[in-house]
Amino acid sequence: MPRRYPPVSIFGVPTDVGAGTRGASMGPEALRVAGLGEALAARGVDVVDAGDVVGPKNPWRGPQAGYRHLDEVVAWNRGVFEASSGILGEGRMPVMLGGDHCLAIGSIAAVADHCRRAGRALRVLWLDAHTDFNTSTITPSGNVHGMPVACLCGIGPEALTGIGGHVPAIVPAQVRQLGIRSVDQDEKRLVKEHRLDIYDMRYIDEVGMKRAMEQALQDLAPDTHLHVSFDVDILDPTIAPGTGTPIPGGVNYREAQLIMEMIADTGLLGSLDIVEVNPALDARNATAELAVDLVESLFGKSTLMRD
Ligand SMILES: NC(=[NH2+])NCCC[C@H](N)C(=O)O
Ligand SMILES: [Mn+2]
Ligand SMILES: [Mn+2]
Repeated sequence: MPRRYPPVSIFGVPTDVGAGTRGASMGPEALRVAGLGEALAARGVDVVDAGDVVGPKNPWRGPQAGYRHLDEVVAWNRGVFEASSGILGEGRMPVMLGGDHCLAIGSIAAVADHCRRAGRALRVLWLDAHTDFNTSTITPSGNVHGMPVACLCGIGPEALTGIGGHVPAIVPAQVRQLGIRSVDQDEKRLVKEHRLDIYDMRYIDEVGMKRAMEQALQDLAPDTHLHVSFDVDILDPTIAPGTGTPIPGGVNYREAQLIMEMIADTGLLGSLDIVEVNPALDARNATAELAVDLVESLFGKSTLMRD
């Protein structure tokens, strides 16, 4: 049976202040041009485009005290928190079009706040080549898009860890990370120390995507809110070249479809980030188009005869 989805509000966050390469600021428009809204509507989803969050321009400075553009990152995340909270308050599903991955601090803080008030469990599925668990003292780059998971878990500057009012916004036990293949030296130590549940590419190679996903989706309650944070650099760069920190050896097309199909099967998708699409590096919008294709599967489009 085709599944009914809650109404969706997509919103854009056109900035790259958290990244070390310019261009993710054009991601929202690329995803719109690739037909994200139309694709969801065609699946029978009630979808509106809430427009873009507004924030400061990218000053394009080097890192200061371990962070690049911290003030701007905070300003954009406040806007994201407000936008996501507003959409959740209307009973709709926020779908954030990034922008770089630092913006997941605001979106996930909003979802965590919403779940706390509603007394609902939250599970965060972090689809990424990177663990994004750096801090100002261990970061090799100062780029805040390498730090959002740590910030959400209460490790980071107060202006970011406190964005949703509750510190920490989430705990590592609520997070599952999938597709990981690039973790910085000191970051490895930190993710181990905090016991992050990581399904890296080696594990996926060994046990297969089906088993890895079954484990990542284990122990969901019937009313768990599932947040998917989809960094397109989880995908292999040969199929998704339009991203600022590409890492070889990513998930292939069918594995990516299976991830989305298995999430769809849970019926628990509650919110979504689509981040790190960089049109300046893309090949005729192929990465945005692939992201739209995958989001269709996330909303129940099946390549098999299962409808
Ligand atoms: N969301 C991302 N693409 N993150 C990339 C982070 C890369 C690297 N670990 C850093 O901290 O600079
Ligand atoms: Mn990321
Ligand atoms: Mn990444």
